[in-house]
This record gives sequence, structure tokens and C-alpha cells, in this order.
Amino acid sequence: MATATDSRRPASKGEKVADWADGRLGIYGLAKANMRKIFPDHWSFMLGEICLYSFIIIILTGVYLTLFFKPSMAELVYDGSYGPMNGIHMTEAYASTLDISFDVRGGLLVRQIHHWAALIFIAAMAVHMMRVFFTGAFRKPREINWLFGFLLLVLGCIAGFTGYSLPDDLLSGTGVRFMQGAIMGMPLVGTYLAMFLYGGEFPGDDVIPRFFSIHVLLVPGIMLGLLVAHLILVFYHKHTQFAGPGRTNKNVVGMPLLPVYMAKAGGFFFLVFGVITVIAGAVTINPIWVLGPYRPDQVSTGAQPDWYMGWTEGMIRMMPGWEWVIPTGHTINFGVFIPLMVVGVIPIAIALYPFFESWLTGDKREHHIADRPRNVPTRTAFGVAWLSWVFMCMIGGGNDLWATHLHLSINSITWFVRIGFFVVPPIVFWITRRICLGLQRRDRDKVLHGRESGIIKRLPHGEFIEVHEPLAQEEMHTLTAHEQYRPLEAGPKVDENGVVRKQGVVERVRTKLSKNYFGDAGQIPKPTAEEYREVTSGHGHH
Ligand code: HEM
Ligand code: HEM
Repeated sequence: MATATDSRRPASKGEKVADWADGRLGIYGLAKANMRKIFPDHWSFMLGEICLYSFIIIILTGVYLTLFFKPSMAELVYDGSYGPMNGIHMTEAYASTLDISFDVRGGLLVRQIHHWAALIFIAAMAVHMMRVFFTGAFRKPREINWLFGFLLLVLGCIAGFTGYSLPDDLLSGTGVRFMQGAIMGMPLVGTYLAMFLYGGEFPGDDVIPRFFSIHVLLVPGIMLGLLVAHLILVFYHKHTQFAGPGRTNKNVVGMPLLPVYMAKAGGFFFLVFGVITVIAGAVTINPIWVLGPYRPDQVSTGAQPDWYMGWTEGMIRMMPGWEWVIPTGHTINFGVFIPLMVVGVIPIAIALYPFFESWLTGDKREHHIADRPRNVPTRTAFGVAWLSWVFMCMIGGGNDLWATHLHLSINSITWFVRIGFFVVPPIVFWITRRICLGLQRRDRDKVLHGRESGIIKRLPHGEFIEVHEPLAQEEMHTLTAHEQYRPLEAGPKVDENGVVRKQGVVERVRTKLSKNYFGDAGQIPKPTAEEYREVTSGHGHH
């Protein structure tokens, strides 16, 4: 607390600087209002932080790479420290990536960190997205932030693809060629689009400089803007919290941003940087010198995209090579076009999921308490089914690797994936829902009958029973805090005048889906206070 002597004490240098800045920026008020902001705590909230820190690491290392990378497709004859390539024709882009790897001080490490950070960044985004999905943290008011996040994920993948296309080695060139084929597969516009993007016939001289601008400027610039908006919205909406005593939809229980989270976050940044650096130092990624420069007349048989593009590759590989020559003489290549459509439609469905759920529940309230995945079995089952589907596609994308590593026929793997593509997600959906319902039943039993203590007691008349301990009040609260929707009732068959009312298709679908989500097959009713009293008041409390 300030005393009279304190107030007369001359201001320290730090205070003077702070006063100077406050006079111009008003930081005292800003800091006072925001620095003590309370954040709830849960280990899964750190996933968003991993996205943030790996993105910062990517930018730092990316800037270093731009100092040496030459985004040019002009040809030269290599003459550098990597002996086996001396005398070979290649583009400046490839030669400069070889230089970064062999001649620039710290270059190889920085390249490796950049690449590893990109892999981890997109993995962290995917897992962060799953956390948000499975806990329903996308519900009102966070739908827009879900969309911002979704765009970040899509742009992250584009950044990754354009990035690993830059070195112009055989692997990256194969990827660029793959993309050109995919674009050309679009009916009517495909050829024009491909010509536009590649500046003429493939490969031309333009694609690497263009990808470079997209990679270092356009995409990261948009991502930075989205990221700032994303974090401002997290701050503004406040973070969701899991149910617990004293936590409601109207408060936030946790620690202040300063000092607690600032210290934690600062430390965590260095931890993430350290771990990525150790991985980058120890595990080779993209050794561009192995396959040599890209030549359009060669294809790398071992070409694999980075993990986050594997599912798109999988879809192309599993699709039969159907094509149709229409009477005008044009060919429609369904083998490419259909996967391309699916690649577009599935992510859009995921982006719109929050809107679908709010339409289904008709709930207009705000939600700040995170769901436990088991308490919304149908949503959780959807999420896991979707993951299983991505996983099937990824197996398809690496069909050659599975074949060589497990000594299997590549055709059997392709057929396995073709069938699994349709069959696995419904099975996974069903199993996940059963597991969630089972867990809900267990919670219900725990609340009503307490926890199994492992103590066996013999009653006077000889019966053996296991003693059940009642749960602590807090746990009881946590297990029963979730709300349960009731399925929508179909509207009356006749209107107020007794005239038969036609039920629209949309209304029928909505009622049916709602029954599936929230009906008897979709959730186990949580125990009511009466049930609890009934069970605990009289006999049978064991
Ligand atoms: C550059 C990528 C991203 C960064 C740096 C980032 C960062 C963060 C951070 C730090 C938080 C608060 C802590 C946490 O809940 O983990 C957060 C929350 C959130 N993020 Fe992201 N995120 C990114 C991508 C995404 C993606 C891909 C999605 C979903 C599609 C998403 C949706 C959300 C939502 C809805 C919240 C609010 C969650 C809540 O209040 O519980 N974010 N994000
Ligand atoms: C989300 C953002 C980004 C992702 C996911 C990403 C990813 C990648 C990947 C995977 C590579 C290939 C690395 C390799 O050679 O093995 C790459 C290359 C490169 N990136 Fe990025 N990057 C991103 C942002 C940036 C930024 C902001 C810059 C610069 C300001 C940058 C500069 C470069 C350069 C110059 C290369 C070519 C050099 C090389 O291949 O080693 N990147 N990027």
C-alpha cells in the first residue's frame, strides 16, 4: 500500500518511461482493464497456444530463409559444396535451397525448424479444432471464431503446400504437377485456370515466383490478420470453462492473465520452441538433395505430400479412373473431378457444423460452459466418424508405403480403402455413440449409488455386499451440471382451424434428426433430485 513517503519519492526510471508511454498511449487504463482478466484453466486450452507459438516460430525462421532463398526458375549449372550435384542443370530455386542446406550458417537447421514447425502447427490446429468441436465451444457466441479458426486451418494447409513446393526438387515438382492435374480436371474452366496460375503450359517459369509471393506475403498476411481477430474474440467472449461448483454460464473462474498466464505462456513458448528445435536437429525432414532437381519428364515414385495433404492424395488414389468423352470430343475426368468435389464439400460441411447444430436445437442462448464429449453422444460420434474418414483417406494416400512396408498388394489396400471409405465411418459412429451412452450410464450410476469402494461387507444374514461411497458434493454437481435438450415435437397435424397442416420436408428432417440427437437412443437422462432422494433415503444404498 502506498504511504506518504512513497508518494514523495522521486519516480524511478522505469516509472518515468511508463508515464511517458501512458501520456501517449493510455496504457495504464488499458492494462488495468485487461491484465487482470481471468482465464479458466484446463490442459486442453494449451493446444491453441501451441498453434500460436509454432506460427511465431514459422515466421521467425521463414524470414531467415527469405534472406537466402532465390524464388527463380532461371536455369544454372550447380557448382557448390554438395559434390554429387556438381555440373547438374537446375533452377536457381533448387540451387539456393541446396546452398541454404550446405553453405549458409545454421541454414539447414533453420530449414528443418521451419518445416517441422509447419507440420506441428497444422497438427496443433487440427487437435485444437477437435477440442473446440468435442466440447461444443463453437456454440453461440463463438461461431464466428470457429469460422476464423477454420480459415486459419485452410490457409495453413495452403501455406504448407506452397512452402514445400518452393525448393523445386523432384518431390516438390511432383506435388506442383499433381496440383496442375487436379485443376485441369475441372470441367470447362480447368484448363484456363491452370494456364492462368502457371502462366502458360506446365511447368513454365512463373510458378515458383508466384508461389513464393503467395507463401511469404499473401497467405501469412491474411493469417496474421485472422489470428489477431481470433485472439481478440477469445478475449472478448472470454474463454469457455468446464462445469464445476461455482462456475456458471455468467461467470469465469480462473487465474488472472498477469502475472499467472503471462508467466506460463512465456515459459511455454520457449518450451515449444525448444522441443521443435530438438526434433528438427534430430530428425531429417525433406532432404532435398536426395532426389535431385525437378524434371517434368521424371516422376518420383516415392512422392508423398506432407501429412495434412495426405487425405486429398488418398482420395485421388482410391478413386477409379473413370472418364467420359462427351460427343463434342471433350473428356470429363471423373477420377479427378469427383475427389476434387469431395475435397471441397467436406471441409465446408465442417465449417458450417455450428450453424447446423443451432438450427437443430433452436437454442438462441449463449453457452460458456464446455460440454463433456460423452454428454453429447451424437455430436461426438459425428466427430470421431469424420476423423476415421480422414484416416481412411490418409491410408489411401500412402497406399504404396503400406504395400512396401507390410508386404501387401497395393491393389488390396486400394480396395480396402475404397470399401472402408463408405463402411468405416458409420461403424465408428455407432461404436462411439455406444461408448458415450455407456459412460453416461456410469455417471448416472455413480451419482445415484456412489463409487464402488472395493470394501466387501457381510450382512448379519450372510449376504455379501460391496460398500458404495457417496460422491463428494462437488463431483455430484459436476456430473449433473449439463443441460439435456428434449427432442423437438413434430408440429400439430392440423392447424387451429382444423385444416390438415402439411409438414414440410425440412421440418420433418429436423424433427427426425432432433430425435436422433436428443431422444432415448441419443442420450441417457441424467438423474433428477427426486430420483436421488428416493435412492438415498431408504434402503438399497450400497
Ligand atoms: C493459427 C491457428 C490458431 C491459433 C493460434 C489459435 C489460438 C487460440 C487460442 C490461444 C485460444 C484460447 C485457448 C484455447 O482454447 O486453446 C483459442 C480458442 C479458440 N479457437 Fe483457436 N487458434 C487457431 C486455430 C483455430 C481453429 C483451426 C479453430 C477451429 C476451427 C479454432 C477455434 C477456436 C475457438 C472456437 C476458440 C474459443 C474456445 C473457447 O472459448 O473455449 N481456432 N484459439
Ligand atoms: C503458416 C505459415 C507457413 C507454413 C505452414 C510454411 C511452410 C513451409 C514449408 C513446409 C516449406 C518447405 C521447407 C523445406 O525446404 O523443407 C517452406 C519453405 C519456405 N518458407 Fe515457409 N511456411 C510458412 C510461412 C512462411 C513465412 C511467413 C515465410 C517468410 C516470411 C516463409 C518463408 C519460406 C521460404 C523462403 C521457404 C523456401 C526455403 C526452403 O524451402 O527451405 N514461410 N515453408
